[in-house]
Amino acid sequence: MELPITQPDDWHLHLRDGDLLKAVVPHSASHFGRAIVMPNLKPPITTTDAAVAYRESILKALPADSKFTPLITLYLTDTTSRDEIKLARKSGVIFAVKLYPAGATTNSQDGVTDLFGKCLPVLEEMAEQNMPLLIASCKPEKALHYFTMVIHGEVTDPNVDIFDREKVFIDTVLQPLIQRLPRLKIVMEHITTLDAVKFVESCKEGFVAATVTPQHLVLNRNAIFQGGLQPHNYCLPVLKRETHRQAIVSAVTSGSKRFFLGTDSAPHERRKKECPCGCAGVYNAPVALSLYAKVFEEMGALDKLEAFTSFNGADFYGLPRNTSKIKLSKTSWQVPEAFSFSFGNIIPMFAGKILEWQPALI
Ligand SMILES: NC(=O)N[C@@H](CC(=O)O)C(=O)O
Ligand SMILES: [Zn+2]
Ligand SMILES: [Zn+2]
Repeated sequence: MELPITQPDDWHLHLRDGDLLKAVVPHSASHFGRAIVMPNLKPPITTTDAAVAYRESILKALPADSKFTPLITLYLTDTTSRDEIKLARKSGVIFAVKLYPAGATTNSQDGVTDLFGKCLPVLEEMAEQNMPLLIASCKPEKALHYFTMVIHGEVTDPNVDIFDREKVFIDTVLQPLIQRLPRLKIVMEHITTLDAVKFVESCKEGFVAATVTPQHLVLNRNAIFQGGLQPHNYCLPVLKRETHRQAIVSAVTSGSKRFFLGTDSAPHERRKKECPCGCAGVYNAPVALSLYAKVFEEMGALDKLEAFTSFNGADFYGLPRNTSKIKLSKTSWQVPEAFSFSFGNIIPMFAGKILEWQPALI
């Protein structure tokens, strides 16, 4: 069986920098047209100048004939200024601002400590940037791309149970935020719970949406402990219980436009995953499309796959849909046990396992 689909985009991706960037970018570029690239580098991408330079280094690291387009994001801090947001918008290469609550995940230590106390003027600036009226030279329906706030939605209070951090974030940060700034376009990244599904569905369509990763669709929290500790299944937000997995599967296969593909592919060297204090992040770029196809097939919803992988995200961000196509063939293939590079190994999600769907460019 072969399923041709419009070329997908990855609306949440970690490409890192240096040798790691060169190692992983071909895996995403081989199937995806564009990707929203996360700014949680060391140091993080907090200025427009750094973002422009980062985009250049991604373009340099691409395979020679690649048409892959990185869409860069700016890392929000307590001290990001309104002027920086204006500069970012003007640059034409920055598509979103990323909120990491300080301490929530990998390289988030420079993130926001007090969103309402420290960042409101900047958020207001972003909401204003999305008003078609401000873009005087073009008609509202032709407004430039929207400026979106993309959010790692977990509270960091150590007293909140790690499995409840997403829900508490929705109640204490997101709900008040959308009440205060209803025009701000928000993507709740890598959602993991029924609570997040309900929240996104309750918001005004076109203003709040969510990305969903392959691991949160195919694994529940048992996968972290099955037969011993499984560091390659550890990511943040942490995998949740089965009922939550089922809720996000239903959401993405329902045909709703509010949910779209964001792999959160997050490579870490093997030695940083298999050690006494391992990093959070699943390297899923090589298997993501196979796994999304599996989920939609199992739900009898292959007819809705293309909107999830290739339409909903572009529509939400106000970008044109891709015109090129790829095909997904139902052919078994084995995921490599590891990818080896001069600096070390990266272990992909489902290493060594047999998968059913294989993507290829047409
Ligand atoms: N998802 C993860 O577990 N890790 C991501 C950060 C993130 O997206 O939260 C990373 O950068 O490694
Ligand atoms: Zn995150
Ligand atoms: Zn991420």
